[in-house]
Amino acid sequence: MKHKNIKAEKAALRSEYRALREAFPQEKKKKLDRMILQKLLTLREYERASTVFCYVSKEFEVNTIPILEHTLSSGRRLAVPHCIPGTPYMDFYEIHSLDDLAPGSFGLLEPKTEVCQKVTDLSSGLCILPGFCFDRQGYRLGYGKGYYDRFLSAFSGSSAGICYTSFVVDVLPHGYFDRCADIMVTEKYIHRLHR
Ligand SMILES: Nc1nc2c(c(=O)[nH]1)N(C=O)[C@@H](CNc1ccc(C(=O)N[C@@H](CCC(=O)O)C(=O)O)cc1)CN2
Ligand SMILES: Nc1ncnc2c1ncn2[C@@H]1O[C@H](COP(=O)(O)OP(=O)(O)OP(=O)(O)O)[C@@H](O)[C@H]1O
Repeated sequence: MKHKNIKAEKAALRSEYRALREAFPQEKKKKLDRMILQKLLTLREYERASTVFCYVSKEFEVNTIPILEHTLSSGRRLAVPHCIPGTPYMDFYEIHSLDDLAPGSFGLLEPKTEVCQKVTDLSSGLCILPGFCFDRQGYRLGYGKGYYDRFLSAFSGSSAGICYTSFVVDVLPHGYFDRCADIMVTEKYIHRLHR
């Protein structure tokens, strides 16, 4: 097979799916976000997680705010990402309320590191993964900085990709460092990727 340039291929897919995401109708998005939330809450990995590692969504991503609120109100530990400036690494910090968030890197809401505790136990829990799109094996296409690939290589809990069904493709190009989701949750289904 001809050698493929994964980076270039991913960059092209990223701009294609970014545009699709930005054009996604608001009303439809709200409906699908609610359906994804309902499915996610039924996962035994969510049910049993003592810590939920979840990103704080931006406008065009699957809305995670209700997930954050549910985790907080259910008494589980909630950890949200903080990008370490100037590096491709992120840490997770425990927050007790959405008021513990403030604008940080890349226009994201991030934990206030002065008042929040860093989460160092990465041995269990459920990590919710963002992505422009995913493939059927659970590989994801993110912003291309490798934050999640690096984090997941140190994380021993379960991971769940959340995504609209129309953003799940057959096969994404993937390289050595790419980590796939253990579970895929869309508005239509929950898929466990057996490995
Ligand atoms: N909501 C959310 N939080 C997340 C992620 C994510 O995908 N979504 N991440 C997943 O890795 C990490 C952050 N990774 C990111 C990597 C690059 C860009 C980025 O290039 N964003 C802009 C530029 C914004 C700016 O600098 O003002 C862009 O879209 O062009 C954003 C986040 C951790 N937190
Ligand atoms: N553990 C690692 N050690 C060294 N380099 C890594 C590691 N994980 C990922 N990378 C590098 O980081 C970059 C990640 O690019 P990739 O296109 O896979 O990102 P992505 O998964 O789409 O985005 P993101 O994880 O930022 O949401 C690649 O150049 C990859 O080689």
